[in-house]
Amino acid sequence: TTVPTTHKHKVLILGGGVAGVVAARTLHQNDINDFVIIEAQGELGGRMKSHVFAGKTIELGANWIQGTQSGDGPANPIFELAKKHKVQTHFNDWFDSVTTYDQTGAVDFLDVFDDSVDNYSDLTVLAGARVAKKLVDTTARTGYALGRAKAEDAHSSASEYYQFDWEYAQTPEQSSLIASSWGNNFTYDTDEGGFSDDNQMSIDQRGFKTLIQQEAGEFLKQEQVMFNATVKLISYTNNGVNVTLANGTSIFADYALCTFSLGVLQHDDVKFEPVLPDYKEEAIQSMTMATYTKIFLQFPEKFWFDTEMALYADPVRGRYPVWQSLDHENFFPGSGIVFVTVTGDFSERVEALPDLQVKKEVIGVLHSMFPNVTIPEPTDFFFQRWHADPLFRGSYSNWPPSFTTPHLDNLRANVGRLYFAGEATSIKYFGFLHGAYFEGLEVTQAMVKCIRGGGCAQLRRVDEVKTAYPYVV
Ligand SMILES: Cc1cc2nc3c(=O)[nH]c(=O)nc-3n(C[C@H](O)[C@H](O)[C@H](O)COP(=O)(O)OP(=O)(O)OC[C@H]3O[C@@H](n4cnc5c(N)ncnc54)[C@H](O)[C@@H]3O)c2cc1C
Repeated sequence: TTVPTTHKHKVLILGGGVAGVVAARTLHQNDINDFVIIEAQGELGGRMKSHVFAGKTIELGANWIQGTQSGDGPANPIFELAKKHKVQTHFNDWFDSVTTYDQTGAVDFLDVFDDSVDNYSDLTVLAGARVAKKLVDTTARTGYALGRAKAEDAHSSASEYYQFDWEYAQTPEQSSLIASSWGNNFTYDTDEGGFSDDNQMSIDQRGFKTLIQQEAGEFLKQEQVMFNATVKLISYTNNGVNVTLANGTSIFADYALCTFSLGVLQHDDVKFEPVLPDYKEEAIQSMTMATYTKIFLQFPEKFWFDTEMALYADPVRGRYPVWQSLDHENFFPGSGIVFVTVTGDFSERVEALPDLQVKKEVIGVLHSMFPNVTIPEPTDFFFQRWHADPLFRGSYSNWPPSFTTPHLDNLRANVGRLYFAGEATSIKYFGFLHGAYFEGLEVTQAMVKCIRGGGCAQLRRVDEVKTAYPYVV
């Protein structure tokens, strides 16, 4: 059966997050203007998602520019966009502005915390040495153990969590030693080509997303974007790509770039016709979509720590561990807002609970942290369920130990005229805004070459990912 075609374009950009907007700009800069961004939400930004909470614009998704620039070294392109569009940010001190707590209240275990910083740094060195010798990947847990770094009590487990899970949104057991280390180094370590170890938190009341919306505003015409348009089916042939929307509209183009999250690709929210080739499907199902959940509370007044951060060591690792005060002179003084972050399996657990129960558990933790304070009823409470959201199905990708470099190539490879880009296809910067940026740029440049007739280069891929050296027998 043929679907009636109502629109025809040169390129469809599926998704209007960072990757989609940068892809559109790249086409525009190459004088290809017959494109349309198809976006399910009512605005651009994707996982740059702000929300008005207790009168303040807070960030449910991306919040920091991670790695900015050292001197005139390489700059994080997100940092450059933030400067260009005057996004208001403030340095967030993750390491020297921390108060520590456990079930008995405030307990100073900053010495253990400092050890965990060293342990993490040792982990990345150990990973680097393995890469240099072409040794097989392991879990980050194995890496910690080989470095004789053990987290055997609540204080050291919480400290390790802060260094590791709070970044990767999964445990060291679930994460690749090598990929997590290079992920860290390429962003933060200037010796490894990283930007800087700085991190800037957006406090802009237009929302952090203003950065990409303002950039789009410089070139994007109204007819080049469709909002509230949910893609249900992507049919691809050697001649082009046909996209069917939830409302039945069908749109055809010579090429398409799919920037939907890894979680969306893993789910059946969007169907492909024909089904994606085996090599592609294996790559999609082999990377992990992790979840990072910020649970916001507002109280009539601040009764908590004066530092920017707090770490709570529960007997259960990962149970409401990382606290951030927005009621701080650097952020939103007087706001009465504090939030706690959970990740990975604990995020999925929390998402499956009703709000009221999560609120009760969180207040219970505050009772443990502040035994001498009468905790008032919060005046506001909110968290975003990223894992359950059919437009995201998680927060950002994390590289498991069974995922290999050829898998990444296969995740990124075009299937004929259908291309893929997003944070998850970035080998160096998966999980980050700048990963989405570079992929939107580089994959689109490859597509432009193809459109210009410079030869339709197939992005690197393999038919089958074979057992990696040194497993070969
Ligand atoms: C909680 C959280 C915290 C984070 N913190 C940081 C941080 O501090 N710093 C950092 O660098 N990165 C952070 N990230 C990661 C960062 O947000 C992402 O890497 C980046 O935004 C991904 O951009 P993208 O364009 O690849 O994908 P997306 O932003 O997901 O864009 C894809 C777009 O496709 C749309 N879409 C999906 N399905 C459909 C469909 N069927 N039809 C039509 N449209 C559809 C979506 O609505 C979305 O707009 C965080 C992410 C989350 C969720």
